[in-house]
Amino acid sequence: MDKRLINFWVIGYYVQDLLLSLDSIMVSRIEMMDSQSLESIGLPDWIIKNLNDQGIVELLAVQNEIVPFIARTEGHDICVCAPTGSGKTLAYVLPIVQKLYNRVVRRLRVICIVPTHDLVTQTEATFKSITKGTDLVVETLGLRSFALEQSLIVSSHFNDENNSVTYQSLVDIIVCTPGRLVEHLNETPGFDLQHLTYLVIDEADRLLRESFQYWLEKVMDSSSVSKERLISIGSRGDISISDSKYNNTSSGGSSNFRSHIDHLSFKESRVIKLLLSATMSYNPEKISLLKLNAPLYFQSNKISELKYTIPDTLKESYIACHSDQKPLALISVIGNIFKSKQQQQTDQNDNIARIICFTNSIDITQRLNTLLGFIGEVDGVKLKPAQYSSSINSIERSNLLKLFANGDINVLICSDILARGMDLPNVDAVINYNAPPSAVLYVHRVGRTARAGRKGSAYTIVAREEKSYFTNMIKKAGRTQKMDKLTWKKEQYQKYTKSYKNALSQTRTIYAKRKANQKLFKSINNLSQSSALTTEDNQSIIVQDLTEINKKRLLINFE
Ligand SMILES: Nc1ncnc2c1ncn2[C@@H]1O[C@H](COP(=O)(O)OP(=O)(O)OP(=O)(O)O)[C@@H](O)[C@H]1O
Repeated sequence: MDKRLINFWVIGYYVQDLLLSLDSIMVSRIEMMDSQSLESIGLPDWIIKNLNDQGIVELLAVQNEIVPFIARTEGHDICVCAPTGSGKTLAYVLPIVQKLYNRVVRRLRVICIVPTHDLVTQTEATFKSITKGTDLVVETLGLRSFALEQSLIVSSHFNDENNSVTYQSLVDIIVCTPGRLVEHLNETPGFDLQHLTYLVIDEADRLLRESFQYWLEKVMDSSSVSKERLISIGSRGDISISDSKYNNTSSGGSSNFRSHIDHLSFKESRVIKLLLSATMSYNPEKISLLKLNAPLYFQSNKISELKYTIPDTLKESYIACHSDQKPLALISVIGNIFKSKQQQQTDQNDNIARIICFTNSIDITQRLNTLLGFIGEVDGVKLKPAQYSSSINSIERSNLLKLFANGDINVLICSDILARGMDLPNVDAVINYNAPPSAVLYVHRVGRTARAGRKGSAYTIVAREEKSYFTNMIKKAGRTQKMDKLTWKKEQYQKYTKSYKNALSQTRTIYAKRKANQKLFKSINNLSQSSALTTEDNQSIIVQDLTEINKKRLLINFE
């Protein structure tokens, strides 16, 4: 390779790295400025109407920054770190739908990747609320059978003249989890990302932690529409980027300099990547793994003081108690929340307090739900608990969310499946029955309340042995000065002791019965397995035993 060419490539890599390192620290602070009117940032009337139909009359801070930026620029990848509940979803849905509105041919131009199926459903609803009235098609992956999805996303046409098959995309926008997307890329004929224009990665820090190399590389390979972009370097080292072939008008440098170093070009995909989270890791090396193109990092201007972005309207506190007193502390906190809700003279039609209670396991979720179900009422308010976890199927989970939204359930006891991104209306308080294992999870859990500028409270019930771990975690998250410590006053909890003890004994009975039944099931299974191996006369004994056991089983009523 001749010397000139070697110089060329060496500088090429240098400029690319320089660009990335330069760009990866190009930070724009999202000023929590006053909300702007929808018209003032150039949204078309039909989008304004769709927003008004859902009661939205002005944009929130993060939307004021991001929407006009995406609508008016090309080529910059964007990372957004803004508080939970600050409206990040609409911040990307609005400009993307606005840009797609004038498309002529339907092609798959947008992929929005989220970490859970529940979030797929929620994000699809947000997209559809804005595409309403247009011919833009939004589809989800992962909520139906694979074959049905294949028929919904691609159509094929057999061309008998030249014996070939042509494919046509039936969708414009897909919302999905990573796994199902890769399955379709591998197995669905005619499904590809060659026309992909926007790749949205919501809850990016979590998604990029999970099997990062596995799905993103596949997606980037499938979408790598390589289009040359030229970078010219002026004599003063200034850099300009142009899409067209090298032209002499590009900024920077005198002509003689250009004669030596003509131009640098590197191929890269023109998919615009949008990464969003309330707990984005601001680590250029990690983010640069995504091969971001001239990335811009938007972050809430609060982040400078605090490590994580938490809504200003959130009131946080914790209680330290013995681990066996936790249920009593929980009942007392629920009583406080019910009482303060009744004192609020805000909306008489809806004085139902809605509480989300996070635990660290499905088993604790189930036990707590059984216990609270026996408590009956707290300070005169009927307790209507339900459990929400991956042990329940997605249809039942979405029904539970509807019951919670209309107040038929007022305490949703859940595992962390609900922690990220899920947007439940009017949650008054979040209770961490178990301290979350990480500051990131703490931010996302408590972020289920105090959304879109509304007030909310977060309580964490900490066992004495967990206290130092919890307070250190909160310190690391920069939340210490925001956290109130509630004292454990015995007399405060006395009034709940009777109902708690009664509920506890009923719960213990239930679990004892379930344990006995599990033993019965086990012995039935063992017997039925062994019966296959014995002679005919023994089988009659086995059948007799089985009927005996079945008789016993019927004596224990299942809950
Ligand atoms: N401009 C607006 N005006 C009023 N409410 C809004 C506006 N934009 C979004 N919302 C509402 O704010 C709530 C939170 O929005 P969204 O779920 O997008 O927040 P988020 O920043 O993605 O939160 P998370 O980090 O938890 O995912 C939703 O109920 C949404 O309908």
